[in-house]
Amino acid sequence: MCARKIQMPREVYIGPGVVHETGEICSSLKLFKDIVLVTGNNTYDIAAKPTISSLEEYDFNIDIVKVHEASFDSVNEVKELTTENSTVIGIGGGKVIDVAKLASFDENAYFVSMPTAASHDGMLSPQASIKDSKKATSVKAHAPIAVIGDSEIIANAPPRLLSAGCADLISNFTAIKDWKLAHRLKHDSYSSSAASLSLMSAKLITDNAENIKPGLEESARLVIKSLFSSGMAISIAGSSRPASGSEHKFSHALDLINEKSGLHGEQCGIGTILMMNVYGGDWEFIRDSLKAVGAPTTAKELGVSDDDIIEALTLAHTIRPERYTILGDNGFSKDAAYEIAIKTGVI
Ligand SMILES: NC(=O)C1=CN([C@@H]2O[C@H](COP(=O)(O)OP(=O)(O)OC[C@H]3O[C@@H](n4cnc5c(N)ncnc54)[C@H](OP(=O)(O)O)[C@@H]3O)[C@@H](O)[C@H]2O)C=CC1
Ligand SMILES: O=C(CO)COP(=O)(O)O
Ligand SMILES: [Zn+2]
Repeated sequence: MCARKIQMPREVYIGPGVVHETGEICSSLKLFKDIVLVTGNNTYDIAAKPTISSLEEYDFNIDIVKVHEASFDSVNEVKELTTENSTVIGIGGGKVIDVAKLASFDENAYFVSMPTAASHDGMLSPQASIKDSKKATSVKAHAPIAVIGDSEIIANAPPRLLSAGCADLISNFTAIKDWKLAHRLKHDSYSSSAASLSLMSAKLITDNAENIKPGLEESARLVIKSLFSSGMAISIAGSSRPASGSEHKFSHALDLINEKSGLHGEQCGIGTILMMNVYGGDWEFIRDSLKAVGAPTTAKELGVSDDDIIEALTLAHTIRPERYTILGDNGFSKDAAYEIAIKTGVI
């Protein structure tokens, strides 16, 4: 078959208190009664507990797995409890959702995505970002059958998570530049509709940056919808290309150097300042937009050392070398990394 498959979620529910309707939603979709509920330490109390109560009202049987990292070990832990007659529900941030997504895909089970924060654009994409000790990979998985986003929970999440989601979207500006470059220089396949959707998602944030405030349901809705449309761009492209370029390579490199670095979106935001400078683009606009949404723009604000930034810059090209970006095959020299990081005020 030469047709390319584009996967989208069948149903998307978003609204305050929708978590309490999970049982009804899963029942109406006729999902399997054996639930594997994947969550994290913080999100268990906030979102998993009310979800469990709602599912129990509809006689679902529930196994619970708490995961702490998006690793293949965590995926295997979930797979041990999952069969093709299970429904896997991922309730939490991006790591939990990626683990639930890949485990359900591998076991041919249903997948329901329940984001608890507007911190990343993976909640409905069919890709899963999985990290192991020395590698960051984007693995093909599947789109959720349903997304259940409780806007009250999302709006009340720590403000840093909302800023990180905005920064993950702002990073689409350099991701698209890299994608176009790879298309021109390496003949990588390119989709102008996916690229447009990705850029529109980023622009929704920069156009409204001054009005995006933590704690406001309206802001949570705006950011979550932009994250959904960015995820749809990933679906159309069939890869994370429209939302992940050199700035994401920088962020993944930073994760490998310093396990206690910042949030994914925060790191990608700083990567976007740096890479936009390399492109000769308006990096000050990126920096100011990040500031406006409350995201960090310096190593100090991110909580990492200047040395970590330099090392991540010099290593970034080694992450997923098959994905061509402005970093080319050889990446930054140490001197060039210092120059760019100082010039942009990142260090
Ligand atoms: N597949 C894809 O297409 C994409 C994947 N990603 C991936 O997503 C991950 C980043 O996601 P991100 O969400 O930033 O990071 P995490 O999943 O690590 O979540 C960050 C923290 O926020 C906590 N949290 C989440 N929601 C709430 C809430 N409502 N209240 C209080 N705390 C909360 C989590 O708690 P807890 O301890 O409960 O987990 C966790 O400690 C990365 O691994 C990245 O690679 C990013 C973009 C796209
Ligand atoms: O984070 C992503 C988009 O925001 C995509 O993730 P990868 O960089 O892991 O492909
Ligand atoms: Zn990202």
